[in-house]
Amino acid sequence: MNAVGRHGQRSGSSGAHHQRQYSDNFLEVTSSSSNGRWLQSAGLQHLQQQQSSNTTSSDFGYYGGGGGGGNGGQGSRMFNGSRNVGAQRTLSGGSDLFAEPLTPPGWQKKVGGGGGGGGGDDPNSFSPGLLDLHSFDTELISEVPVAYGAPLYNSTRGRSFDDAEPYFGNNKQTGKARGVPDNNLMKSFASEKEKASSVAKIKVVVRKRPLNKKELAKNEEDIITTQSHANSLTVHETKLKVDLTEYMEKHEFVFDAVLNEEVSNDEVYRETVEPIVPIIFQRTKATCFAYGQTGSGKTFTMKPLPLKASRDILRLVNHTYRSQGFHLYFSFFEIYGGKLYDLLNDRKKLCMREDGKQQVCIVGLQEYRVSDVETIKELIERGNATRSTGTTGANEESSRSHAILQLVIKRSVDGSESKPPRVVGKLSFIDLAGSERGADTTDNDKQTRMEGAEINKSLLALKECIRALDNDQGHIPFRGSKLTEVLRDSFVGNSRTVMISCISPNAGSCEHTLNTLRYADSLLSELNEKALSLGHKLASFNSGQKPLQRQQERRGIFDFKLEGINVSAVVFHVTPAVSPYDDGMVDSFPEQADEDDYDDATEEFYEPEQPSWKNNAKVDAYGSSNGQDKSRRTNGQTKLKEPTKHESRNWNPDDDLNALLKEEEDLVNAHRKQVEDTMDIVRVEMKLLVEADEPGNQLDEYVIKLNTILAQKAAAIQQLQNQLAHFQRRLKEHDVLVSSGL
Ligand SMILES: Nc1ncnc2c1ncn2[C@@H]1O[C@H](COP(=O)(O)OP(=O)(O)OP(=O)(O)O)[C@@H](O)[C@H]1O
Repeated sequence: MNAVGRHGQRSGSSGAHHQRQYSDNFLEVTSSSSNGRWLQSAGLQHLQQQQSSNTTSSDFGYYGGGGGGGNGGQGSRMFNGSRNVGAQRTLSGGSDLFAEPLTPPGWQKKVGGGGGGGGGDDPNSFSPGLLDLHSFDTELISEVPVAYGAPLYNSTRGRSFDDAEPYFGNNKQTGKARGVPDNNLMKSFASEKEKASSVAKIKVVVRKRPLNKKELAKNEEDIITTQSHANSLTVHETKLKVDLTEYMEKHEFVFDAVLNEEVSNDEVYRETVEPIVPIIFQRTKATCFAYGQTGSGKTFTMKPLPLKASRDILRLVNHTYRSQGFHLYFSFFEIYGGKLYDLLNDRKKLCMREDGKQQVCIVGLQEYRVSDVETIKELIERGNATRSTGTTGANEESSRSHAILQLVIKRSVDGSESKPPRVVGKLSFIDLAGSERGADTTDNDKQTRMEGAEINKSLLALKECIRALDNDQGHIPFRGSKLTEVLRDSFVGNSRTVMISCISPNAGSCEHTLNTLRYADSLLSELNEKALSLGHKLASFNSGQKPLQRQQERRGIFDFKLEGINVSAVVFHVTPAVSPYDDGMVDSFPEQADEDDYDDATEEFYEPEQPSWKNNAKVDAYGSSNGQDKSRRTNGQTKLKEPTKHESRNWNPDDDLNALLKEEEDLVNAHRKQVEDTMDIVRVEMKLLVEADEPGNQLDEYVIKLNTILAQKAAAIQQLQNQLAHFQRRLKEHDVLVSSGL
């Protein structure tokens, strides 16, 4: 069941993590805004193929008008001004690793040549070439034990990587397939696997940047306080009352790590990517991406990470796994307006294909075999200079594209170079375009709005995919956007994802900052909720008890369907101070009568109607279309819907209905905002489609469908408003009860 308003609590941080979530279901609605899915949901699958081919050939007239040779017709048309800016971006500004300009000897010969032969075994060479489709086969590579923790990297953090060698000394197998390891090695291998599995599948880290000069000059306030030791932060939002007096609203969030403005890029690396590096030798595909509004520090944060990771990977390749046939490959491309461009090959337009095994292949992407850090630095610098940037209100060098830098570990299967090497693991770094809404940008021209819509779509799709990562159903909605399609193989199998939410500290960015934090928080909440639910079920199983609902605050949820669109809403809220079900014991509940009630672990926390009273009455369906006022009873006796005198007396007079109402109101407003955002995207997409319309392509039918969806969304907003009105009525009823002394 879809659930809105679910409140996942992170272990050990339940108090602080109070943000309510609202986005999940609407994201589903929104993510379905991708053309393909809409066509499907609109029953127009037959158009999907046609549309995608249209997209490739005609670009809907926006992204460069098709064809475009030379320097990439699309890119040059769009970035005439901004690409110069991009080229001038100094790498020293953002990164400790790019502080010095680099001109390694032989660069022109090696890189500038564009193509050419392979680098052979020369450790200082690298070999650009078309991406080898066979190399995407990762299945046959055996796992390799890795030294975790201290041994790997630098002496300041434990043993140096040299120290790690004896650890694997017995297992050196030069240039041939690995044999059966000895017992000790088997043990250490098992324990390494265990450690690998202890690297979180999804990790969410927040980084706050310092106030910049402009903000300081304007005397802007820093509204974010961090409690890094508790992995939490507080946003202090100034709000206005009806009488225009100011008041402060605090929003607290807990994440896997909170990095404040004093944290260096080195520390960011240690917290995010470093733990993942060893496990990409264990057939892991890992993704690290930064998310946040324009100017919040995504590029600043992401830029140094690949180089630091490459350095560590090369250490492993050259020391721990010396002579075992591992090689590092490097590629760098960007997605702009739903199209792929090679950042290391004059922005050559690329094509994405799936092979028979549904592996993603980017045809034409140049991949470089690299074996030294200097070369990687050069490649990163070159790719960054080619990136599409534009100017937004908040950032003069704003990234308007998603840049994807991939480090791929491949291994020659039998030590020979005759067969193409196979992919062992992959580490993808994504510097996302600014997450602010297209509609918010000050430069309100068509192109910027288009970019905004596209960016929004891919961010929503990305979230959907990450949400689905932990999903046992195995369905990953990667088709939601080009970004997620490209990252498809990073979302399946043995994957790891690190999300770095970048936030600006100034008061003027408050709304965007809250959006960024909520985006991250809603992901975590859902994952934690699943973990809690599973843990709870397991604990109950171990103790021989059935899983019971333990939430004091219980929510009823109703789902309604609007012609194929699932919408969920919280419709009922009961917070009995002394539960009629628990004999006064806050956390104890009666044995349940029906074992089948607990089949779905993910729902047990949120279904007040499920336990013992389930068979006696249905949940109260406020706001549902039939509007029936059904009572709920405990064991067929106690009527909950309207408290009796006795129950009212037991109710805590401090039952803060006002607070609940406020919370519900926020929730409804948040829903409304999301629906409105979705409508914005729908409108832009419709406009695109209409303008791209060509005779005979049946887009009219599609547009009619989209109009219908818009109307449905308007109806959904109306529903939410009705719901809010209902809560207000409930509050009044409650006030009457209280004032009459009941
Ligand atoms: N943690 C930080 N410490 C110091 N300066 C920072 C930090 N984070 C960002 N900055 C500075 O803030 C400015 C904006 O950062 P950056 O370009 O990384 O933002 P962005 O989120 O990538 O923006 P966009 O989405 O528009 O590309 C840059 O000048 C950068 O050097």
